[in-house]
Amino acid sequence: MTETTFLVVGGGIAGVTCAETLAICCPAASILLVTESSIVKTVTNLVPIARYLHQFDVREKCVDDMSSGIGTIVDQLLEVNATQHWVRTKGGKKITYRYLCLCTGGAPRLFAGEQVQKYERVVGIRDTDSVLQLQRLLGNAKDVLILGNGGIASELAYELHDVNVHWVIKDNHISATFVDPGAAEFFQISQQGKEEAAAKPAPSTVLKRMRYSEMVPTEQEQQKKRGAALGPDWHRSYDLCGQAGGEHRLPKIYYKSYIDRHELLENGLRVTLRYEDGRMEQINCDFLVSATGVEPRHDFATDLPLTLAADGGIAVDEMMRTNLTDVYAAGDVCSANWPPAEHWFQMRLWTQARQMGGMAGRSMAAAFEGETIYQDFCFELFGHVTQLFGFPVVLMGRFNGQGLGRDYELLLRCTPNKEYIKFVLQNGRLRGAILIGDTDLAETCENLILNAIDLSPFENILDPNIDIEDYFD
Ligand SMILES: Cc1cc2nc3c(=O)[nH]c(=O)nc-3n(C[C@H](O)[C@H](O)[C@H](O)COP(=O)(O)OP(=O)(O)OC[C@H]3O[C@@H](n4cnc5c(N)ncnc54)[C@H](O)[C@@H]3O)c2cc1C
Ligand SMILES: NC(=O)C1=CN([C@@H]2O[C@H](COP(=O)(O)OP(=O)(O)OC[C@H]3O[C@@H](n4cnc5c(N)ncnc54)[C@H](OP(=O)(O)O)[C@@H]3O)[C@@H](O)[C@H]2O)C=CC1
Repeated sequence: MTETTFLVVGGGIAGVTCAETLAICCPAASILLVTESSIVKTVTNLVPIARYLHQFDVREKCVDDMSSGIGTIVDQLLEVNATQHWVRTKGGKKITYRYLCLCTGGAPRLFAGEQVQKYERVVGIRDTDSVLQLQRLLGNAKDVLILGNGGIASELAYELHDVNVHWVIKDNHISATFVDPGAAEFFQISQQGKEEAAAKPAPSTVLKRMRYSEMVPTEQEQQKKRGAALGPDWHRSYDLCGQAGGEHRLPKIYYKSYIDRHELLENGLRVTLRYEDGRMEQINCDFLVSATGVEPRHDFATDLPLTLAADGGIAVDEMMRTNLTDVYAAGDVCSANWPPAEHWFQMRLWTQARQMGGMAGRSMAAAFEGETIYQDFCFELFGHVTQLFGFPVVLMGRFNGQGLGRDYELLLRCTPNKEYIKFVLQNGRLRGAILIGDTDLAETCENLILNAIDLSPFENILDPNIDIEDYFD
């Protein structure tokens, strides 16, 4: 029987951050990290780009390289007995704990669930194994179908080489979970033959102020700007080449379409799409990537039922506590079940896995020491730093007008192939921002959002000749 004060389960960003936070807060206490894989993820190159917004890289390392104050066991959690404070693992270990944090992450939520789970030709991307499966399938592929319009689809659609990519999306613009139609168009223009752009005269900057209803481009506008995609560098370590040979192809995008039915062929899949207007279309492909979101993963038994949120995540309060005494949760496995701050909402990202893991660690340490703490300020404002289509992207607050209904207006500044800046204003206050390119506006936007400064007097705040920071520094 192993005993520990703090037990953390899961070697992803949330679990590792939680364990490392505990090692800082309670260096004399016993801390044990149990994870099913001998590879754990850790944060490196943490760089603040605003007071509460950080850019960082995620690195994989061997679990044995965890810092000395943290014990590690490579094993799978099978059972939690919250009443008696012990867990049991697949390897037959029984571990008693004082405080437990569940950081068991998520799994790909496949488009047809269990039905396609066993299909070798339907891939969900989560970890290294799934990418290696993708690589294997790519080896003989000429046609790949990507389903979904979020982070993974946006990355894959562009990164896949020498293969015909069929990108099936429900929306009328690409990357809808991250950007608005304007930014989608900015990305597509930037990707349509880089050499074309070089031959053109220097692009002029466009300044626009629009009411909500004006911001969605017409179908025709959208259709004529076919093209594509993108991505950041989680693929750097994988060669994602198909067998279609030849140059990098732009994906064929099927806007406002759904998979109506699918059938396994001898060496591929036949997919029948249904468009919003009722039209149907068939696509034969070698395999399908279901980039259709994350399912929180908690495939272990508990003696008492864990309260789950509507999305299947373990419900946690602002201190990352679950409904079970001394049991916490953080990262993709959990769902924020506290009244969210005005400018924050949950999105399953490294960014939030790190913030939640740190919050859980501080909260468990405070409980152990009998201290009272408050929620970290990072939960006051949604912030996310990433790369899309080869551009640095910062998303802040309600960057797509999330939850603002229709009474907001947009300020846009766009210089093709250079920058796309969108301010979401409600009653003259900045409520969200999309910053694409090297805009250096993250800290200014953070201040404007958090301080709710009335911007109505500043009609031309996005005029490139005006240094916004001078206004407000
Ligand atoms: C392809 C891809 C690209 C992404 N790109 C980005 C990006 O660019 N930026 C960004 O912010 N986010 C990105 N994300 C999202 C990000 O990866 C997740 O939000 C984040 O990693 C979640 O961290 P986590 O620690 O909660 O979960 P995970 O990273 O899933 O870690 C969970 C850990 O728990 C372990 N585990 C699970 N069950 C058990 C068990 N029963 N017993 C023991 N161990 C167990 C798992 O093995 C794993 O080690 C991406 C996700 C994917 C799939
Ligand atoms: N650069 C980054 O920051 C990246 C972040 N990630 C994160 O990793 C996680 C996994 O990424 P991903 O899988 O792309 O998840 P996302 O949540 O980003 O995107 C899922 C997409 O699939 C769509 N979808 C869901 N179900 C279906 C369906 N049955 N048929 C068609 N479309 C469907 C969703 O549409 P709808 O929203 O309308 O339901 C959404 O467009 C996410 O949390 C994501 O944020 C991943 C890659 C890069």
